[in-house]
Amino acid sequence: MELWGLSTCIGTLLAAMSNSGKLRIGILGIQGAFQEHKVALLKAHEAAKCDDLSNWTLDIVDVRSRGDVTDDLDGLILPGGESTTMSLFLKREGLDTVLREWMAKRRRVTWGTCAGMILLAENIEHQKEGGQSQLGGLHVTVSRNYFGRQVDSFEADVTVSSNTLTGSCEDDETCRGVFIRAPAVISVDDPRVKVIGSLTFTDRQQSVRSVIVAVQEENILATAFHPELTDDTRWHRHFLEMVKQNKTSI
Ligand SMILES: NC(=O)CC[C@H](N)C(=O)O
Repeated sequence: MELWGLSTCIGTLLAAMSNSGKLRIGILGIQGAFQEHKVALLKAHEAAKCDDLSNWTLDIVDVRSRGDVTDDLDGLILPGGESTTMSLFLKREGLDTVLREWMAKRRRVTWGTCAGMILLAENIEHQKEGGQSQLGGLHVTVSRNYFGRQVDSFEADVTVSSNTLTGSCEDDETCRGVFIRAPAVISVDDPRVKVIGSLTFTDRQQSVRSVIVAVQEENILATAFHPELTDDTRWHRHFLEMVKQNKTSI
């Protein structure tokens, strides 16, 4: 009886231990909206103070050189900005190889927003002349600048699949999407890719169309829009939950 009590106690302790600790998140800090992601992560973490995520402390680091991609990094955000500039920088600094290795190891959690989505895509349509290198890993084809030029940037509601964002109910729901010279996913090239966000819009020919703007393939999350530029922290919360789950399942 006593032994049973002891093992129950140890079991509870181990469960509690594996459900707390530190989440170390790296944000590629070369250019673009990296600072906004940092603020949104802190807000999402703060808002989660009543539940399990609050047992985890958050440690956010800028990733700018190979030395920043340490083994204790649990998650990575590739922000919006300009994918061609980012890929040139990644290549020049040898960060592309290091990040690919880091992503492959234990399938680390990575989130690309806008330019970040382009960097993660295995196939890019309308690449920069001469091509642009990418990190890859996400089996989709994206069309760069799908909605047009900078002046064609807009805000619209995105339909988010049910049960994607924490606290969501069974029905699909919406989030506000900020689209700045944004890409879109024009084909899903692997059955592991889940479509989690789509946008209905009117194209230049006045036809109403629906296009994929958010996907998840195992531990890779990609959004064509910028949640970090809104007050809605549900996407950051979703990302942190992915990181936490990955860490506790190792
Ligand atoms: N807001 C953005 O991240 C724009 C991305 C841009 N279209 C690119 O090619 O990188």
